[in-house]
Amino acid sequence: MSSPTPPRLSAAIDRATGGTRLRRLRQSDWVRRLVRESDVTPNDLIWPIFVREGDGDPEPVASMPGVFRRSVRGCAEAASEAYDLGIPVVALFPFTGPGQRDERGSQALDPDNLVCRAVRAIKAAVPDIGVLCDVALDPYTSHGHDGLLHDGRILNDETVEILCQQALVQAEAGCDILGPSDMMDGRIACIRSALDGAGFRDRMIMSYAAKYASAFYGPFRDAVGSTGALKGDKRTYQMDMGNTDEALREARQDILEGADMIMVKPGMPYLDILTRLVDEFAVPTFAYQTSGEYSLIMAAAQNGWIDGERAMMESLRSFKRAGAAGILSYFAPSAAALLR
Ligand SMILES: NCc1[nH]cc(CCC(=O)O)c1CC(=O)O
Ligand SMILES: [Mg+2]
Repeated sequence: MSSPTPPRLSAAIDRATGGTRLRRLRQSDWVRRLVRESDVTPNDLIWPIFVREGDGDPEPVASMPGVFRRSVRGCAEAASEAYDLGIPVVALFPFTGPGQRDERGSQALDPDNLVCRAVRAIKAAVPDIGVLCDVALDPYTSHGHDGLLHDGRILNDETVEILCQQALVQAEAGCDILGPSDMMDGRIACIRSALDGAGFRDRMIMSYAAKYASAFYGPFRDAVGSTGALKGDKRTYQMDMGNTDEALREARQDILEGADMIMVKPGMPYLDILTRLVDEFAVPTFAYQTSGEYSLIMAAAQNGWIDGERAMMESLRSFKRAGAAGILSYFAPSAAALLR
């Protein structure tokens, strides 16, 4: 097919663009791949997994299509699946019913709690995968808060003291990366020195440095059994969504206190924060694509309103483009499978 004669405008367009037609580099798949500035690989993914008591099949989480609560053994199987897919890390979150919760979240310090048993099972089955554990009390407290509640207030320093013990219990079980997700002040320094003091100098800390009080955690609280439990909201410790300078102050503190990696949460509505932290600190910075972000894509896909696979990949790529070192995402196994 011969090209049509150039319209009169062509010379003017060439003058205006200096002759560089930007569409030239979009004309085929191979050249688009060649000039792509950022991409996602399975190496970028951390897969959050929910663990529950008992045996048997994975149990679906109603508000998160395709996500399950797994037995301890099921978690080890999931970790082995993750390993085969090239996913470097799994993150563990326990489902705890009202019967296993109390005012002080005592279960957090039980070396045989669900998370610790799951860590041991994973490490025994798949020694070469990384395991990340949340450090926070919310799966274990009767009021659903991340810290100790006293007279309607969340106590900071008293909570930090318990978080240090929780981190030690998890490290003892074999957890590689401690992920304090509580937003108490000063917890990174205290956890670092507790770990070092107990001989866990090599264990890493990925701090939830800029974690916002968000509506996008809704399905997660359902998944871990906190929905009915949570009294009030978390706005006295999680960040206000209007703030971005404050995220720099939070991240700076955590880095100075010894965080090896930092995280922004939620993900998609906070890409501006992610980019600011990456530009400012140049430390490995992760995004948490939260339960709500996952479920809104899944719900639209199930209704046929959106191409679920493409939306999934586009959302993950957006984090990389914004500068993320990696992404915690419930899409991890499906995305990794697609990327192979
Ligand atoms: N410390 C709790 C914690 N750790 C991870 C998430 C949310 C994860 C998600 O929504 O996928 C939450 C919820 C909360 O702060 O209430
Ligand atoms: Mg802080």
